[in-house]
Amino acid sequence: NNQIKVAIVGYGNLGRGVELSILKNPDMSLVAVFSRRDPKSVTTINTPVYSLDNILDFKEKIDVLILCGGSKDDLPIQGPKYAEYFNVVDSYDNHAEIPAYFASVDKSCQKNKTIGMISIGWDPGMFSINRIYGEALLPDGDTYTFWGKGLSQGHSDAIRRVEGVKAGVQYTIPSNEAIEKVRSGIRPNLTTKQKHARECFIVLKDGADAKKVENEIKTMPNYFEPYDTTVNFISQEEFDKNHNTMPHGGFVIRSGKSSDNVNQVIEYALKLDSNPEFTASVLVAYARATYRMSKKGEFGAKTVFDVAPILLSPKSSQDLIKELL
Ligand SMILES: NC(=O)C1=CN([C@@H]2O[C@H](COP(=O)(O)OP(=O)(O)OC[C@H]3O[C@@H](n4cnc5c(N)ncnc54)[C@H](OP(=O)(O)O)[C@@H]3O)[C@@H](O)[C@H]2O)C=CC1
Ligand SMILES: N[C@@H](C[C@H]1CC(C(=O)O)=NO1)C(=O)O
Repeated sequence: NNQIKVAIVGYGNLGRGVELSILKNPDMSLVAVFSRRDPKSVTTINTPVYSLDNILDFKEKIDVLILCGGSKDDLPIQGPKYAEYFNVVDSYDNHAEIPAYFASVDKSCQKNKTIGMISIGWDPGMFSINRIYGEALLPDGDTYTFWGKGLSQGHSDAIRRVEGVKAGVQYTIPSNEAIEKVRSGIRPNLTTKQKHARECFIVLKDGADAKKVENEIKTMPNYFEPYDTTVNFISQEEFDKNHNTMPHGGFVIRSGKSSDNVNQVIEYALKLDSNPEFTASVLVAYARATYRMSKKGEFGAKTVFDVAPILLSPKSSQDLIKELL
């Protein structure tokens, strides 16, 4: 059949979300999950699991590889490594390091003319698209991004990598005062700290040093250092009871003037029951675009900015022109 053959690297929240999302996209099939763990210890919904060590045996069976590892420690290695042999799509979100990551993936893509579709999701991803729209449409303006209150997967992954952490989640809390100022149209200058605070809930491994863990989190460059962060240590029971869902959301606002005293405001908003399942839905739509761009002979590292919207849709261009214009 002519379905797009997709595989997943890394089976966590995002990997499971991709498995669910592909069920909603009949033009795609999920052929495999690859994990660094023993495949027998990884329980998927309904997809065979193989050791990541054997992934090159599947080279001819995969059109697009969706990398679902953590941005802090996994993707910096897996992105460049697998982009050499496969078209890859990932959700890399360590914003300050995106230019360096883009360059490292692009270097691999040049070797075998593959596509490395990086930083796909909602931020970076859909919010990035809306920031560029806002700036292009209203050059005389200011752009504001707010997240939450909700669970950041990138920040939660980052705290789980800290030595001594057994389980952890991070909630991002926007300042309502800052949001009100933006919505009023006064275009305020807001520092990072004035827009969001971060709150962590951690279960420590036996014998771990709480003070050391708290300090490593609060001083973590890019992720926590620029923010006011609180760290709460709780029991596994409390963690399992109170921190087992991953809602999130947020919005991008462009507030500007098209001429003197003519104010225009653009807003793009998300309300997510499941951050990973939504992010996975974006990854899967961009896997379709990646496949099509690859078939047209395109290669190299790409971002959401390089993808024409029509490439995301499973519908024919004739249907889209009839329906959407
Ligand atoms: N751009 C965007 O808008 C967004 C980006 N993201 C990114 O997605 C990344 C992944 O998030 P998320 O899926 O929540 O991360 P997880 O912590 O759930 O998974 C990360 C990796 O850890 C391994 N893993 C998962 N579960 C276990 C386990 N029980 N025991 C041991 N290892 C495990 C898996 O690799 P393996 O199977 O090889 O062991 C997995 O790929 C985040 O770091 C973030 O950067 C997330 C949301 C939005
Ligand atoms: N990449 C984020 C997606 C959004 C959420 C976020 C934050 O709460 O800081 N920043 O960007 C995630 O991992 O959830």
